[in-house]
Amino acid sequence: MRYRAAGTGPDPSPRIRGDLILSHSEPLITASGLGLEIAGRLLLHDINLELQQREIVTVIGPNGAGKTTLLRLLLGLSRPTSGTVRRRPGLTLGYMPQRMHIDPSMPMSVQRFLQLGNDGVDAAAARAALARVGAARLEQAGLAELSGGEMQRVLLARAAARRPQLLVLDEPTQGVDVSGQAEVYQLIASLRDELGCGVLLVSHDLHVVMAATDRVLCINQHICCHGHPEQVSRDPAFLELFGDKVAPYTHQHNHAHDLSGDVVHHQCNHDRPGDSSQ
Ligand SMILES: Nc1ncnc2c1ncn2[C@@H]1O[C@H](COP(=O)(O)OP(=O)(O)OP(=O)(O)O)[C@@H](O)[C@H]1O
Repeated sequence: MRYRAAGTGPDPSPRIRGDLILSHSEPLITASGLGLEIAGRLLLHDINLELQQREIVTVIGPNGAGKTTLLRLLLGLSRPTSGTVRRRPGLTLGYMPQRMHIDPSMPMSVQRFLQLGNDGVDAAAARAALARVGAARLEQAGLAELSGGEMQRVLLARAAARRPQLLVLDEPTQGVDVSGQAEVYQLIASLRDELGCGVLLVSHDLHVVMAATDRVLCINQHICCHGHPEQVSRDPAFLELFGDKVAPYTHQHNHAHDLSGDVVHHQCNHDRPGDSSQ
């Protein structure tokens, strides 16, 4: 398996695939001033984001920060109450939700699961997807028999089976032990390399995910900070301070959040992702 190091991700030059020249000029997804208010509660506001082809962007933030809500808005599964989301025309998506309820009493093979409701995925594509995530041996296994780590690989294979242009992964290492987590992120990076797709993922594990990430967004209802993880991953002070916590790292917060996550001193001077200053 080839592992792509952080910082070598998005390639700004046009890429030739067969006889097709794919322009990199248009981002896969662009969110502008995105917000969602439900029953008078602002779940998200002022989210600006661009995600380019071959880029891995990780969204981190505390529980209830709005990470899943943001993914759902970007995917078009819910509608924003402010701002816009633009997806590149014809964009193909692979989505790995945070939770997937699987009835253990329903016998289903992994191979069948990969094809079910997954347009255009036949047995050969399912087999190839499993091989891509190092889970070829699970093809005929029953879903109910899988361990937590195996299940995450199968869910990843399912999301990647259609060879999407954008992979959206909501906590892809949930239920995986720490040593297995790094492996899953390496897998994601190698999927990006192989498929040439963009990846947007949610994680709580900044210290584990940072080696496989081009850019990190820390959100708590809004974007608290963002930046390139490799700049700080070598900094011992950062590792000491934030090693196993979800924490901002590219600037100091000059605001605070109350218990519901609302900003109580709103003087945040962070840049917006997509700014040329990044
Ligand atoms: N449809 C909805 N109606 C009302 N509130 C909602 C709705 N969807 C989400 N919320 C609330 O929005 C907040 C953010 O939820 P979300 O699931 O996006 O957080 P998260 O950052 O993904 O959290 P976690 O890390 O725990 O998965 C939560 O307080 C949740 O209860």
